[in-house]
Amino acid sequence: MGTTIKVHGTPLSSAFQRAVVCLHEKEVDYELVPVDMRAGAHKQQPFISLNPFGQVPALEHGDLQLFESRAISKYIAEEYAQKGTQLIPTDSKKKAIASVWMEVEAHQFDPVTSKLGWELLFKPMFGLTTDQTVVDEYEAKLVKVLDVYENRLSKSKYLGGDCFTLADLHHLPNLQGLLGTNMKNHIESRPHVKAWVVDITARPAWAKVLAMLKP
Ligand SMILES: N[C@@H](CCC(=O)N[C@@H](CS)C(=O)NCC(=O)O)C(=O)O
Repeated sequence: MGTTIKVHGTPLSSAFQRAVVCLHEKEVDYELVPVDMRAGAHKQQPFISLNPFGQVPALEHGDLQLFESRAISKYIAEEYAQKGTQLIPTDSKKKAIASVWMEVEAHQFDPVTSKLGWELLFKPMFGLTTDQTVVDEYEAKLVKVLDVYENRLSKSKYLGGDCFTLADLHHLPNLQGLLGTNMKNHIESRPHVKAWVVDITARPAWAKVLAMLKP
């Protein structure tokens, strides 16, 4: 029996979901340590000892403390390489291609979809007004990103290659968010993007994360 992994955060957080879906894919047990973000617990001790930037999630595994959801998922995928779904290719060239698409997610997809999620999902949830100018600007950026994805996915079943990898997994939270907005039209009008989204959002590991959001 190894030391239990602790994940600090809240299931409403997309970055928390990214870390936790990885644990489910690897079939690794963990303990959820709730962080009351409404009360500002993420900006105070003890949480800021785990992440000085005051953002969830953070992970503890024995002496190891991590933050940044993508660094957490990479650690889990490597630490538990022999368990559950293989999420990082072993061949160095295949691994490099998967890395490219992990970077694309972090630097092209996430900034655009996080902004749209804030305007279209979170602002209404918090009683704030959506800024349509921002939505229009970021919708145009989303269209450009999804055109690149449509081209990539017409040649490759998954972004990183023939198999599901972290490159796909990292997209799950923000893709799910887009599906809850009118931006879903941009997914549904692109057949390869649509098939990829249907496939990866149907994974049992993702269903377990969505179940955490049910009251
Ligand atoms: N790049 C970070 C982003 C983490 C992040 O933005 N977390 C949000 C919740 S999804 C948060 O804690 N927001 C509170 C804040 O920034 O003050 C990661 O992937 O872990």
